[in-house]
Order: sequence, then C-alpha cells, then structure tokens
Amino acid sequence: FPSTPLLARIVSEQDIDHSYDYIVVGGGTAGLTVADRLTENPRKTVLVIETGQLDEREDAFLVPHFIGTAPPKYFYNLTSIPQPAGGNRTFPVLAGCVVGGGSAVNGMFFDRGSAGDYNLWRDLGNPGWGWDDLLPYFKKSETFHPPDSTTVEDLGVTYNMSVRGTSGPIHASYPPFLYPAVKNFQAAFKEFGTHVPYDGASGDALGAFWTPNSLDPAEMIRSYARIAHYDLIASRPNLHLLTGHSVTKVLFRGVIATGVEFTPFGGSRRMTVNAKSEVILAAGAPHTPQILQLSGVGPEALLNKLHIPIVVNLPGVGQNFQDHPASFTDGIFVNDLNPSPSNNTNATWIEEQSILYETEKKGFYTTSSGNAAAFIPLHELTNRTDELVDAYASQEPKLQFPAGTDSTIIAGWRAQRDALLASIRAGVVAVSEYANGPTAAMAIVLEKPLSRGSITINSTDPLANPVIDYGFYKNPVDVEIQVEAIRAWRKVLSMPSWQALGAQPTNPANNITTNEQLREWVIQVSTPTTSHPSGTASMLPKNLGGVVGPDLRVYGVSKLSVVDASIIPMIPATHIQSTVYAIAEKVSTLIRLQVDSILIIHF
Ligand SMILES: Cc1cc2nc3c(=O)[nH]c(=O)nc-3n(C[C@H](O)[C@H](O)[C@H](O)COP(=O)(O)OP(=O)(O)OC[C@H]3O[C@@H](n4cnc5c(N)ncnc54)[C@H](O)[C@@H]3O)c2cc1C
Repeated sequence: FPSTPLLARIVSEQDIDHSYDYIVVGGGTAGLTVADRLTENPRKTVLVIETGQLDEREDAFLVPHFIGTAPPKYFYNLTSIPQPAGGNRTFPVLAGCVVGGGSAVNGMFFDRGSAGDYNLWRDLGNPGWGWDDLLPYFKKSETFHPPDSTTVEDLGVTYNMSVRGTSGPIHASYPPFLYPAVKNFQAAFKEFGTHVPYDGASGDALGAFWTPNSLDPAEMIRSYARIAHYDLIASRPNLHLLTGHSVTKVLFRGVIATGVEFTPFGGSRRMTVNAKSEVILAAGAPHTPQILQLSGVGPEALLNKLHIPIVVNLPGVGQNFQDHPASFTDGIFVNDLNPSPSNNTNATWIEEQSILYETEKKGFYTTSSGNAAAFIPLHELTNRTDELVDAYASQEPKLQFPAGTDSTIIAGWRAQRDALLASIRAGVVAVSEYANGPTAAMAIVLEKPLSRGSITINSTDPLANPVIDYGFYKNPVDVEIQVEAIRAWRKVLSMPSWQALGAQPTNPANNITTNEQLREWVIQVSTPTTSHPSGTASMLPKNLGGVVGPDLRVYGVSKLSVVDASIIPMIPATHIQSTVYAIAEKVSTLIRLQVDSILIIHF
C-alpha cells in the first residue's frame, strides 16, 4: 500500500507489568478509544488485551471498495443456534477478531440515530444519555470533512457543520465517487412522502438523507480505531497493547475487581495481571457477557448449574440481545444510469478504476457501503400504525420469554416496549431502514425490533463459543412491520424518480400480495443480523434487568465497567459504530472524572 504505515508498538507477555491503572479487555472500537483517552494522562497506565492481531494493512481493511473481504482469520467463528421463526436456520455472528474490532471490518457507513433513539435510553432510567447529552461526544469522536463542491452541486448533499466534529480522531467524509442513481433514491423517497432532513446527523435521522463514511479523505482509506486510537499514539509509554491473548475472566477480591486472567489465543496457559483502578470490558456484545458469566457475574441459576462461584447475581447478563434483522429485496432498472453498480462486472472498467484509485485516489474504489439511506417512521410506512402498535401493546410481557425468566428481565422488556410505542406514536423514531441507494434491490432493515435474544455460556471453558440465540422474529409484530416495509418499498419503486430509470421489483415478485404470502417471504429471506449485536450488558436500572448503571459500572461490584455495544439498552435506528465511539468517548470522560480512592458499588 502506498502510504507509510506507522508501526504500532505491542508488548509481549514478558514485557507486561505486574499491574496497571486500567486494564481494557478487547482492543476494538470502544476499547481502543477508551485506552487512547485514558492515556492522554501520562500518569495513568493502561494495558489493552486483545484476542486478535494487528492487520497487515491489507487492501481488505484499507481500500473502501474491498469492504467485506477481510479473510476469515480476522473474524470469530460464531454461529447462532437454530432460529425457529427463521425456518430453524442458523446464522453467522460476525465479529472482528483483530485490533480495531468491528471498526476494522465493518461497512464504513457512518451515521447517527435520531434524538428519539437516544432519548429512549435516557427515559428508561439513564440520566445523561439523551441526544443532547451524547451530541458533544459524537462531535468529539470525529473530524467531518464536507463534501467537495461538485458533489454538493451535482447531488445536492446538505450538511450542518454545527453538529459535526472538526478535530476528532475518526475521519468522516464522502468519497469523491457517488453513483448518480443515489440522487433518484433521495428524490423517490421524497415523492413517496417522507421527510428529508437537512443533516441526518443532527438528531433528525428520520427520512432520506446523505451520510458520510468512516473514510480518511487524505489517503482515501478506512478510518478506524486501530489507526485513529492506536497507531497515532503507539509511542505513549503508558499504553501497552498485548495482542493474540484472550481474557478468560475478571478476578475479584470479594466484590472488588482486581485484575484479569488471560491466555494465549487458543492456548491453555493462564496468566494474571492486576488493575489498580479499574477493569474495563470492551470485548463486544457477543463476548462481554461471556466474560462476565465466566467470572461469576450473571444469572444465579446459570452460574450454579456450571458450578461457577457467584460474585454477584445479575440476571441481565447476556439478556436483552438485539440486532437489526434485514430482508433483501431484488429489483432492476430497465434504463440504468452510467456508472452503476452493474459496471462492477466489466473487467476493463475495474482495471481503469483500480488505476484511478492508485494514481489519484478517485473512482469507485473509494466507495464502500454507500452514502444514502432512508429511515422511515411507522406512520410514513403504513396506515396500519394503530393496529400494529395496539398489537404490541396487548402482548403479555411474560409470554415473550421462556418460563422461569427472571421478573426483572420481563419488567425491562415491558418498560422498553411502552417507551418505544410512545416514541413510535409520536413519530420520533424510525422503524425501517432502506439501504443500498443506487439499485432497486434494497436491504430492508427492521430498526426497532421487540424480539429479544440471549447470549449464554454452556461451559466453563473460556475458549468455547457461547450459545447465541438471536430471538429472531420471536415477536410476530416485528414480522408484520417488515411486511409493511416491503409494501412501502414497492410504492417507492413506483415513484416518478425511480420510474425514470424503469425500476421494477423482481423479488418479492408482484404476484406476492397477501399479508400471508408476504409474511412467508419475509421469513424465508430475512437474516436476524446486520452485524449490530447490542444490549447484552444493558445500561438499565437493575430492577429492569440492567447490568450497568449510567456510569457504565457493573452493578453489585466495584472497579468494573462495560463500555462497548453491550451497554446499548435499545438498539438505535442507525448503523451503530459512531454510537459506539460516542459511548466510549463519554465513558472515558466519566472514568477520568472519578476519584480513584473512592470505591463505588451500585446495588
Ligand atoms: C461485518 C460488519 C459490518 C458492519 N458494518 C457497519 C457499518 O457499515 N456501519 C456501522 O456503523 N457499523 C457497522 N458494524 C457495526 C460496528 O462496527 C460495531 O457495532 C462496533 O464496531 C462494535 O464495537 P465494540 O467496541 O462494541 O466491539 P468490537 O469493535 O467488536 O471490539 C471487541 C474487541 O474485543 C476483542 N475480544 C473479544 N473477546 C475477547 C477476549 N476474551 N479477550 C480479549 N479480547 C477480546 C475482539 O477481538 C474485538 O477486537 C459492522 C460490524 C461488522 C462485524
């Protein structure tokens, strides 16, 4: 790759100190952000332990066009259990096993949810976590680069600098190449009747809008936690990164976290290291609950069954698991514009574009997952809003869970449902996302599912995969919303701006019309995941199944925090990386404000 890599300094087992102020478990999106911010104070020492290795600056990581091509060795080999509402299929659980975690392997879509998404977090009992509270941290995390004047003039991209960051570590920018049909996408949604916000990053992420990528425009490469929060600060003597090692459990003296036990990846040797101030879990939503459960922090019955000594009975650990299920439609443009994604099959075009990227950092190799999406509230999607909201409202909460589920988990679901339904009625959250701007084939994503899954260990072997249950479409009303979203997709394709391109739906075909047929189609083609696992150590009051409080400290113990996507109590209607960066930025400030000598235990 043309640019000069900055050599990150990593430590070996032998170089590790006996103790650090902070131990960060997982050098991914949130973990590296927190480690960076904590080591800005030269008097504080931080050890990050990461299962994965540094990537080798392969094109798969850096060149936007190659998103989704990182080799399997950079992912965990995780699969869900069979999902009954998905025809008993199993599904992959994609999680990056590499320094940078999800930020290294994701699709680079870089957007934010609406104010309503985060205000739900606040209203569920988390003061300080509403939109106004988080906006400063969204800004702190990024440097936004406005699109060039040609992009603005040709496509009409609008943005509001007052809600954007100008000096943060992650670069947010538009590629210099955008497919012209994206303009039709925006126009068709406007014709359909949806709102078009001036800047979706302003808390008004409702409707069809433009969004940047996590893209460094100077080099036209991925901007991610490994470069932004590690390479650039790798010379700090107070930051150590140990790669290729997995944390197997948190160590406690009574209820005080004192350090961690870890092992070489795939190995059997066990070592320990001490944390003077805090252990910070950032292993991602699939693994953080696993580590907690292995450490004796989790549901009493599970820990007893596996003979794990109980540090604290926390029923919420591994519960409230959410992701964004998606249904993939197909369609064609009879009169497609040029260039379009179909050029990708033309070898001459690809060669030209490759040279253009290498020589001028331009062309379609600069594009990743696109730059437009539509996030639609329920009342814009269908005239069945009242019926669907009433259907959710009439559900008996305990019937959403297996018999014997702890009452706090059920109370938490009820609280989430009631708050969500109020937001849906008020039209302040989106329920469906339409992604893939330049083609008639769109991913239709369910943004606010009320189905919930779980992640649970069934072995005391820390290297065994946990049991992952997406809880896919467990709630039938979730499927019904997808049905309405498919109907709306057809309407959007029939709008003049799409018809100018001769848009035609092909799958589901036009002869699939009844609710029953559409339901069956949705179940057959959907996946439970768009790789946004969240919620498995939720920030909620303890009596609502919470695992951490608003300071992200784990209930019932001291000196232990969670800072990754696990803490998300209700998944926001957005791709979630910028939210994870904002969470990590906020919690870094909280941790730095804390007085070390005070032991805080929430009960
Ligand atoms: C394929 C894919 C595509 C995506 N596309 C987008 C997108 O386009 N836009 C968007 O906004 N979001 C996207 N996301 C989601 C987003 O990237 C993630 O939500 C986010 O990166 C999660 O951050 P995290 O800090 O919670 O976890 P991660 O970034 O996954 O970090 C967890 C880290 O912990 C390490 N770890 C795990 N267990 C242990 C252990 N026991 N010991 C030590 N280390 C451990 C892991 O190796 C990993 O590095 C995508 C995710 C994936 C996987």
